Amino acid sequence: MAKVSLVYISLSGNTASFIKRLTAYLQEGHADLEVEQVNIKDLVKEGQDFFAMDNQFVAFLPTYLEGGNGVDSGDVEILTNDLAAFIEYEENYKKCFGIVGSGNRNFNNQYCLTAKQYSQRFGFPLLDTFELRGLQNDISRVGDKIAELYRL
Ligand SMILES: Cc1cc2nc3c(=O)[nH]c(=O)nc-3n(C[C@H](O)[C@H](O)[C@H](O)COP(=O)(O)O)c2cc1C
Repeated sequence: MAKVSLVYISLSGNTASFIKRLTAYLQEGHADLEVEQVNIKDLVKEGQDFFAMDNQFVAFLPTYLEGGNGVDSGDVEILTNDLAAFIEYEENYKKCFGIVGSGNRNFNNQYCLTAKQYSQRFGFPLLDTFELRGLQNDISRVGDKIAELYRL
């Protein structure tokens, strides 16, 4: 049975909502598809150890930056660093197809910046971006890309 793995972090619930709707979208087209969801915030909150992924995965990362303007001044990632730690753990980045960034366009040049930075840092592609909870067309566009990556 095919298995898709989605690794994400969500602080205020927008990314979690996207993952839930994306899972439903993927399973609509593939009834017996297993979708593994790894919620990094829960792992950390529950004091669970990080682990090596045994399946290839797609990562989802909202942007939380403090300071900077995304162009010529510094920017500091806050709150989401545990996702990077999980991606680094046991070289999990080698199993990552790529990252989907999210954010809020009010942040202009910093829109989805951290996902772009992870893509450069870990050497996997930025697969897509969406704003806040994402619209239905974001779900279907990202879902179709994932279906293609896993050859569903
Ligand atoms: C303190 C703070 C800083 C943020 N910084 C950025 C930013 O630099 N760029 C951006 O695109 N979105 C930024 N956002 C917006 C969040 O990325 C956006 O609300 C996202 O949907 C949150 O996802 P979550 O609900 O899954 O945690 C920021 C939000 C907060 C609260």
